Amino acid sequence: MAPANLLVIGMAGSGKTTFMQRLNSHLHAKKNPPYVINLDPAVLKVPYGCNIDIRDSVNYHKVMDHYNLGPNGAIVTSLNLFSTKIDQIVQLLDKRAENYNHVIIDTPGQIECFIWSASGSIITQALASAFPTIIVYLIDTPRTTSPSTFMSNMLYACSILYKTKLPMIIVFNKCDIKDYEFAKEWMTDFEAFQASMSSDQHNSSEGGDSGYMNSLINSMSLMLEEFYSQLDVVGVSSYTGKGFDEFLDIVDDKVKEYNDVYKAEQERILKQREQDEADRKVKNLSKLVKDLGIKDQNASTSRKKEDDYDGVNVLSDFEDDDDEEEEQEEDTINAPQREYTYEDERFEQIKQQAQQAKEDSTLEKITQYINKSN
Ligand SMILES: Nc1nc2c(ncn2[C@@H]2O[C@H](COP(=O)(O)OP(=O)(O)OP(=O)(O)O)[C@@H](O)[C@H]2O)c(=O)[nH]1
Repeated sequence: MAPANLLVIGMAGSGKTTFMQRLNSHLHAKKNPPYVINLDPAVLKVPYGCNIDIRDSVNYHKVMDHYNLGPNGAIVTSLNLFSTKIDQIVQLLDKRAENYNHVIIDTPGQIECFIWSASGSIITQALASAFPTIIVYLIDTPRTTSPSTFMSNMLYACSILYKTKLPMIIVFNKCDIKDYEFAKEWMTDFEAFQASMSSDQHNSSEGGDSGYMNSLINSMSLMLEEFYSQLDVVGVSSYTGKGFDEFLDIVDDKVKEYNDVYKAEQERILKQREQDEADRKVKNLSKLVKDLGIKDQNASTSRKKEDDYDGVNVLSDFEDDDDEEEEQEEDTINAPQREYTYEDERFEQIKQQAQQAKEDSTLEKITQYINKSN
């Protein structure tokens, strides 16, 4: 069975590294060691053993110096450089697939550098097209007790879900300091969330959120109801190890969900892309044949059959006709000037006859007009 890829994503300081360390030791204790990847090029120390570390391939400080970049630009550039080798990583994971049930991947603390960058998408898609891939979105529970911070975090998670289109688990970390029951309630009971909002406003009436902010958060919480229904939520403590068994059970469910829903969708997208590519090639080929002036026997017979039919089948029939007209117009513009094949004398004669015919018809018209007006 292909191993589950767990992409650990979270705001800076949410505890990704500590979570990775705990998950690693938890799986080791269960005699089910994971394959570990670090994708954070800026991290100074990784407190767990890595099978693949981006820092072995890219030197973050040299990238900063060499390209004259700031910290975030250097993270994005390092990821760009690393993503050029992603096919090799996938091959490597494929080779090791039989030995592991989980591949756990740490990402840079600056979420936007990973999620909204081209390299982040390339890495995520490459993994997701080969293995069941799950987004683990980590939240710093003690810092999410205010309704507005909670809402901002949820909106971020929502945007990541719709960007990656992969199964997601919301993990409330640091539950040894603050239990995550309040968050669970807010996600299932809209009225409880509203009550917390108004009490929060009441308690901080001097420096609290503005009325506009409150009404915005209220409408957003209604909008997010649909999003909450698709989520699996778990509370853990990376310090004590609480909640990790439950987390692993949810991972198993999500792998099933990936195989049933996401894989089918991925395959459909892939098929559609292949079909579009094949159509494009056929179109280009027929254009080339036309440009070279080669008569396509089949095409002309089928065109004749089509011409016999007066009706219009599909919208593309109109488009084709328009294209042909345009092409014909182009042809007259670009066509070389014809050389006269008549002898000069015969040509002069025809010209005179044409002129005479023109004059005659004008004379006749004037005579008719005068007769009428009389
Ligand atoms: N009490 C408690 N503290 C935690 C827990 N997990 C992490 N921390 C603390 O939270 C702080 C940040 O943890 P890190 O693991 O470095 O967070 P990070 O998300 O990797 O940070 P960046 O890589 O800088 O984004 C550290 O001081 C940790 O000791 C937890 O479960 N409980």
